[in-house]
Amino acid sequence: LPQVKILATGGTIAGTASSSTQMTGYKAGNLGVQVLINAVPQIKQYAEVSGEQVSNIGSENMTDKIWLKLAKRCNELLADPNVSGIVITHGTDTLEETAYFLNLTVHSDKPIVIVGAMRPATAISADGPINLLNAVKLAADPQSKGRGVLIAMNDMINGARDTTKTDTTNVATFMSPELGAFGFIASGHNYFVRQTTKRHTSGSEFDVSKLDSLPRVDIVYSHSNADRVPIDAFVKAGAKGIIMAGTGDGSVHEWEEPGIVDATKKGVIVIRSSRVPNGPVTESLQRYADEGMLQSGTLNPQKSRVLLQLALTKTNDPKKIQEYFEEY
Ligand SMILES: NC(=O)C[C@H](N)C(=O)O
Repeated sequence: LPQVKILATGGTIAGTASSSTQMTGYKAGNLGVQVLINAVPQIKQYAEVSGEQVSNIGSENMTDKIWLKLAKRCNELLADPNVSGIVITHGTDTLEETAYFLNLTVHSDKPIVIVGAMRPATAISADGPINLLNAVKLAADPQSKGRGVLIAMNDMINGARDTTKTDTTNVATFMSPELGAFGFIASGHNYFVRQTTKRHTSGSEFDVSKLDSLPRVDIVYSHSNADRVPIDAFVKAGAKGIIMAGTGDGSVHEWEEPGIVDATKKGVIVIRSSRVPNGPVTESLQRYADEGMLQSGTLNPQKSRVLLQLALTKTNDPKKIQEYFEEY
């Protein structure tokens, strides 16, 4: 049987509530990895699994430190010829960010599958056990190789880059609304229908093996009446990059612009992304480029933050950083 390592980080999949009908307000990240594995004895038919506890937190509390620990551990484990693949159990709130971070920092073609749950382990019809079984089967499947980090939940197979959490509570939450899922799981089989054209995993140039921190990058959400106050505050706090979760096609409020101009003059990289879930952020107004802003293309604000953090570990050159946003 293929050897699959399960790295547990917490989340609702390891969450417990006081009754089987309690679906919100429970404690995420409460059960250990061995309890999760023991709850799904069927796993043993498909893979030889062993677990490691990396953290046990609600993923709203995810940190750069845990990301770095996870990436380093994945690289170590996948370098072992006996290991076929990795499953990471994770809370759903920031799952897409961790998935994209690992997509850019784990250098292996072997399958890496991230999985979570929307209902705590104690719930009636908990989705964790079936999601975990599917994730292990996907990580043990040679078809999953070379596709980058996969997100397996609710019988869907999604790619790390283009997938986002779309529903606060429904089990059908992870979607790639515009660019489409990679495949689906039905009747015990994995069906792949597409793959990304963007660089990832063994094709990625980002190396965190010698890092123990990442550059500070913050996100500013635009809205009616928005002004420069948060931009100035982030620059003062030491931000090396700012992602504008702009309106529409990455538009920013004219009252924010003087703050952006001052930030880019100080060498802070400012990227226009969008609070709108679909559609690319284009070059748009010439004025935005003149003010030093770059654009995120099809990456949402939280993933733009991940890429900019990694980009800034290599360069401060805006032209090179814009290229990264096209390639990754
Ligand atoms: N469904 C979940 O996992 C939500 C939880 N707050 C978490 O991200 O850890």
